[in-house]
Amino acid sequence: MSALPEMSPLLETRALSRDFGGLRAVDRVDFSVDPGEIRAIIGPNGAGKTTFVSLVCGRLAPSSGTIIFDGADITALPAHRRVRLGIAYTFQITSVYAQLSVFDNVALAVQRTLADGRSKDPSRGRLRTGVTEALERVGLAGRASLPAGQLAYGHQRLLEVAMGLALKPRLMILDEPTQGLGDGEIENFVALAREIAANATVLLIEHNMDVVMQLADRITVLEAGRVLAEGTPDAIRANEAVQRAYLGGGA
Ligand SMILES: Nc1ncnc2c1ncn2[C@@H]1O[C@H](COP(=O)(O)OP(=O)(O)OP(=O)(O)O)[C@@H](O)[C@H]1O
Repeated sequence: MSALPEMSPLLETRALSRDFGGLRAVDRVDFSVDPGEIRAIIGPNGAGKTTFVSLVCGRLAPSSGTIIFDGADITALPAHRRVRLGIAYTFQITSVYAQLSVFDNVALAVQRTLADGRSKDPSRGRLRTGVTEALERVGLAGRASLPAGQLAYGHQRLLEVAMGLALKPRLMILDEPTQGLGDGEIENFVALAREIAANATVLLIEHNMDVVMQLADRITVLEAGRVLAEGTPDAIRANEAVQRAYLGGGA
């Protein structure tokens, strides 16, 4: 009898926890994402979403538990080593250099891939192409020469997405990417996220439920640091505990 090989998860966490003083922000979370999936992480304010993805990308160290990426234990790896393994993240504007141009911000990210040996051709042309490609994908190519600090808030979020894309990640973590975007821009973002998912696995923290329901293959609901529920958008919509805790019963 021949069995299909089981897909191994790209990312797994086991009993992952993080305390801030007496507060347990992430509480023994077991989590698993398959390659190519778009996984949304939702939950009320303070549920631990940002803390959880910060543990995954290495911005924060866990208090206990394990993080496995592509079969390897990365729990003790510093963030820059995780970037090299293909984990990219965008966080609420923290990584944008306001004085540098939009182009140069993305160039810094592209240079990281050129410098770490993942590219065999670290030429200027290659740099320019990488930057332009990433900016075109997020719709900011026309603003390449502006200082990043002059971009509207929502566009700075898209710039962060471009910086993440320039790293050619295997796992792209997007933390509230649509915050500050107008309706048309949100539509563009949904298309962009699908495009990103063609080559990468996506972890999406998002408060806009329309965006979540449109994009997510599966949804993980966090509440008070714990996984309250997990499932397809339809299953999550129908889940009573989720409705009580988060969707206000009316979704
Ligand atoms: N650096 C920190 N020091 C102390 N407490 C923190 C820190 N970061 C987060 N917390 C606390 O941990 C809990 C989880 O916060 P977190 O930001 O992860 O939630 P979240 O689900 O991302 O919320 P939001 O939707 O509002 O962004 C909150 O109670 C928060 O106040």
